[in-house]
Amino acid sequence: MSEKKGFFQRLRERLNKGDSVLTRDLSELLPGSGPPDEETLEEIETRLLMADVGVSATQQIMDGLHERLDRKALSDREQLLAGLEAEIRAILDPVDAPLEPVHEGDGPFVILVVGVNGSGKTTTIGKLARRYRDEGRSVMLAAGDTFRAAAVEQLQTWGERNDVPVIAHATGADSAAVAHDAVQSASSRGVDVLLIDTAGRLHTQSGLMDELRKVKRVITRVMPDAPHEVLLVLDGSTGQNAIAQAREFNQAVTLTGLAVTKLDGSAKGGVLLAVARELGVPVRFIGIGESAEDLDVFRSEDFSRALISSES
Ligand SMILES: Nc1nc2c(ncn2[C@@H]2O[C@H](COP(=O)(O)OP(=O)(O)OP(=O)(O)O)[C@@H](O)[C@H]2O)c(=O)[nH]1
Repeated sequence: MSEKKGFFQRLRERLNKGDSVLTRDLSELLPGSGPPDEETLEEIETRLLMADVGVSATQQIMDGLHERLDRKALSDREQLLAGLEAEIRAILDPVDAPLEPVHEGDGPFVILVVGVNGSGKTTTIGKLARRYRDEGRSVMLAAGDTFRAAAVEQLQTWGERNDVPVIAHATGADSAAVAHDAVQSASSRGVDVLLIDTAGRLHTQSGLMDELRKVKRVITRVMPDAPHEVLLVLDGSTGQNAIAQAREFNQAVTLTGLAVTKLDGSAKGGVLLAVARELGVPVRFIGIGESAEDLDVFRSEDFSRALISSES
């Protein structure tokens, strides 16, 4: 419970740098009492767009606010903020679906981790491995990013330090072969959770997207109900480009979950609303920094509150 509170506090401080673009100075704009005027609503709309919420989610929120105004449910600043939060939650609640790494059958729960270069895949895998290990599960990693020697080393070093086995082949090896060996090895060793890293690729590189399809196919061949999770790691600071990335990856390998990282940087937290509205894929985790405790389960209620909170 105390850890949850700690994360929420940091989320609020780091999201939009503790100075929410949505609520900053809004109180000055609002009349002391009475409902918001058109100018105020337009300002909120502009701020939603500036916070990367995207056109269609912004439209949905504004329609909701106008509807509240019509039925006289926006009579003061508190009601306006509460209304805004409720409209945000209406978009985020449907993608609040935590990942439980267990499945019906035998063998490991297999998580295939995909994403563009530098989105934070390898770091996220390390953080997840630690989380699952701390929960008492046995974990194995597969260094499927065979393009970058440094990526393999990064995972191996991490595995050694944390006493987690890592399956790796030489640089340049077939990443589908790594995935194949890893699933077999994790099954025979009775591992609970297998996390498979993949090479970063641009969603526009069709050859590499084909390779990713192959990795997934090979996993399924070894273990018919796997992968149990296809997790896309998205860099939250890439704004609307994140949507385009997610669409392409979804088309290639059917995503089952998202981890949105770097929400502490220049990212505008609103990107989660755009992603939720456009894709409807569950947001499993959010990252707000480089250390292990900076990755946590996505909770719609906390996130919505942090997003419009003007306190730090
Ligand atoms: N500020 C911040 N940095 C992060 C977060 N998550 C990851 N990073 C940093 O982002 C950088 C890239 O992370 P990696 O995990 O190496 O990214 P990757 O997707 O594996 O990259 P490739 O191996 O090139 O595909 C590293 O410096 C991480 O420390 C986060 O939530 N916040």
